[in-house]
Amino acid sequence: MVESSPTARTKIFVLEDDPWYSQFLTYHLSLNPDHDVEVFTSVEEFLQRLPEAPNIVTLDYCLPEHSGEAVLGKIMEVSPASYTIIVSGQEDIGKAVNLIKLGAYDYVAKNGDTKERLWSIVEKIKHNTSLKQVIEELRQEVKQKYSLGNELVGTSPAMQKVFNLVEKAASSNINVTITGETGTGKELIAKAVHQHSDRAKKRFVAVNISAIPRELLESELFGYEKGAFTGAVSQRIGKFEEANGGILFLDEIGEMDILLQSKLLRVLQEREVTRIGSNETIPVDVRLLTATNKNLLEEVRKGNFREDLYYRLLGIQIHLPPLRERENDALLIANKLLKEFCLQNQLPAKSFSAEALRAIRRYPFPGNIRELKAVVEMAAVLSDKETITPEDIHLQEAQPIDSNEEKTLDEYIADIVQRYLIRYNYNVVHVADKLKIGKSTIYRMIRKKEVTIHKLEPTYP
Ligand SMILES: Nc1ncnc2c1ncn2[C@@H]1O[C@H](COP(=O)(O)OP(=O)(O)OP(=O)(O)O)[C@@H](O)[C@H]1O
Repeated sequence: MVESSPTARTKIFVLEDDPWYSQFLTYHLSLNPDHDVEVFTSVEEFLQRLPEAPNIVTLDYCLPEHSGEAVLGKIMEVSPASYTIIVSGQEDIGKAVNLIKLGAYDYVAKNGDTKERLWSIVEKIKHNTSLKQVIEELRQEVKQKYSLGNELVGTSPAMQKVFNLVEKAASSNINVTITGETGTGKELIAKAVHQHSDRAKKRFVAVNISAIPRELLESELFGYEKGAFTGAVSQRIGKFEEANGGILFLDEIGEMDILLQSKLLRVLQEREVTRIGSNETIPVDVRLLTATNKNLLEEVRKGNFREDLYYRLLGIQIHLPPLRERENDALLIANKLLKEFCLQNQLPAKSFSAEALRAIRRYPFPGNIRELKAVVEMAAVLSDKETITPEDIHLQEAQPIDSNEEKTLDEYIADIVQRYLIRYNYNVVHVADKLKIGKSTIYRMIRKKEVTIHKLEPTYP
């Protein structure tokens, strides 16, 4: 827990040309031994020292040859975090109030109450400042310790190590290799490195090597000129050029064809690409992040992955532990995913019962967070109460609901009914019983072709 230091010192600059009044203010403000008070009788001297950023300035409104507005403007420009208290004569209160509108914090009039009023304003400022400081420190602490960006959650020591590495990776410019089982969040980590790096304002381009047919991958990465091959009806830039200045994330790099690996290595060495069908080289400044769930060194030994490319890509290695090694992170992530899913699908806010959480904690999640996500989404749709109980938690059964595909609630329900129909051999009565819904609901869905059955004759009640 962060605590603000009760003995933090407060630097106060007093700008006052009247010698008696400056002594008077200094004396009272110095009664607190934690105050460092300095008096300035000349504006020039005060402005010279202003970059030291005093916490508080008391500003005499009537200074010879300088308007209060001008000095206040300088304070706000040079030391915007300083609090300015206007000290004005009784007759100038209207002007002092105007200065408050311009950005001064408060004012005190030179009268019998000056001491008390000044004291209470200073105490109020100190209180506000320490609160702000505590909030800021807490914010930083939570940001650093428990999440990276909005998406990555984890308090387990294993994930703390990962977050530390992400920070190191973000503050350097070298390549990063991310390893871990499927669904552990490798792409999310790559995005976090991007978001926290000095390339955050430039593009993050992700390519999943295994999702692109071998023969298309080269043109996808390096681009092509019009007429370069049959079907190249117009020029197209590749992912390297698209990511220029930013980050290119190559997911499942272990799946890359050995021939293309040589071309990739050349691009990394030369820092330039040549589009297919062109002789012109185009310089590219791309930071490369790669991910794999294979043991790349093993692939090198087997001759499936080029050793020189392996070392070229390696850089900082971030290994994502499987969910089962992250202590209570599964519960934190489940809660977060549930909240998000209900919000996105206009479902009433739901929460897990203690028993449901226990069931989640016990299960090893071989599909990691992707599987957890599917379990949570299914539970959210299945439960008709606000509290999700173990009966709603279907482990080992949930199939990921494709997050890119936008579905209505009815479509999600149809998905689930369809899965149950398949699992229970199209026995409608049994499925209705299992899902605790009426048989007629399922028959209606069949009639409306929201779900299909193959074993029943098409004559429905
Ligand atoms: N720490 C986390 N907190 C919350 N959600 C997470 C976390 N890590 C991953 N996820 C979510 O889990 C899902 C899978 O993550 P991601 O696609 O990054 O995994 P991956 O390791 O790249 O998978 P694959 O090996 O299949 O490519 C995504 O929906 C992602 O948003």
